[in-house]
Amino acid sequence: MSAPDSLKNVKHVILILSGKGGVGKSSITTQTALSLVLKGYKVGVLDIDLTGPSIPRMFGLEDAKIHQSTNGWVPAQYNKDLSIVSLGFLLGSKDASVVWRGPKKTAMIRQFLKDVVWPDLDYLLIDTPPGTSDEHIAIAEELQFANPEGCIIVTTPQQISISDVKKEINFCNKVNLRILGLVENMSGFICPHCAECTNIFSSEGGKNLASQLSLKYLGAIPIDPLFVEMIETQKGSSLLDSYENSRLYLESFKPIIDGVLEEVGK
Ligand SMILES: Nc1ncnc2c1ncn2[C@@H]1O[C@H](COP(=O)(O)OP(=O)(O)OP(=O)(O)O)[C@@H](O)[C@H]1O
Ligand code: SF4
Repeated sequence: MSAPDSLKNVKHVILILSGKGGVGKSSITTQTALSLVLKGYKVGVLDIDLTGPSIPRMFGLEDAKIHQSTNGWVPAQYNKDLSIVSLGFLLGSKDASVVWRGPKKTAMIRQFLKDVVWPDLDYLLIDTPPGTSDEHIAIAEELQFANPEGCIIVTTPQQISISDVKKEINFCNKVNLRILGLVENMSGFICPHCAECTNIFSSEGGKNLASQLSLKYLGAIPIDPLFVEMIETQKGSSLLDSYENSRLYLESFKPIIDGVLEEVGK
């Protein structure tokens, strides 16, 4: 089976997965997208977290709409290098939520995969719902046709338990999805007053876990209140400029994106 026509202009597809909700999957998707754009790549983001689509808010695109052309849905543009599709764009209000059963969600995801007219992209990042339900397996099976490059698993120090990450590994094995590596989010806290990073929970947990499970450890991201402020106050090119000069990017995410690109190149 070949990739849907809508993905024929996409070079690499990467999924972002997490065992639980709220661990920062959408933030990591956002930072991956911004970092790849800063490196000169053309990037698309597909938000299939149907129960809580937070990607529009992260990119300041709450009022954006995707529209139907004769060929399919046309993504919203964050800028000329970054195209975005989220169910959030189809919901009437930003507070609206989707309460659908599995088959309807899967049908919607299939439609997203088949009917979006992506421009030429180096990377398509897919922000998935948390967990590893049957619905996930259906999503990943559908994505097999897109020949995904692999996935990034996001966890937090609180969530660092072998069982959670093992569930993700089992899922990836089941659907034959390569794991590019593990990111530990919310690892330590950067004080907004003195910029000192304090490890609230034990440090090196993610690194030890990755080595125990023979996964590549991509790196850790601290809780940085400046990131939340940046997302809330800066849009478009000003967000890219601020992010490029932020400590979060320079010290934490830049090595992570380099690790991801190294894996993709293998
Ligand atoms: N490293 C970080 N520093 C500061 N805030 C963060 C960080 N990571 C995530 N957050 C914040 O935590 C909240 C939850 O993050 P996010 O929406 O990315 O999680 P998620 O795993 O995608 O959640 P969901 O399962 O609901 O989709 C957001 O408000 C986000 O801005
Ligand atoms: S890290 Fe330093 S500036 Fe920040 S709250 Fe603690 S003592 Fe105060």
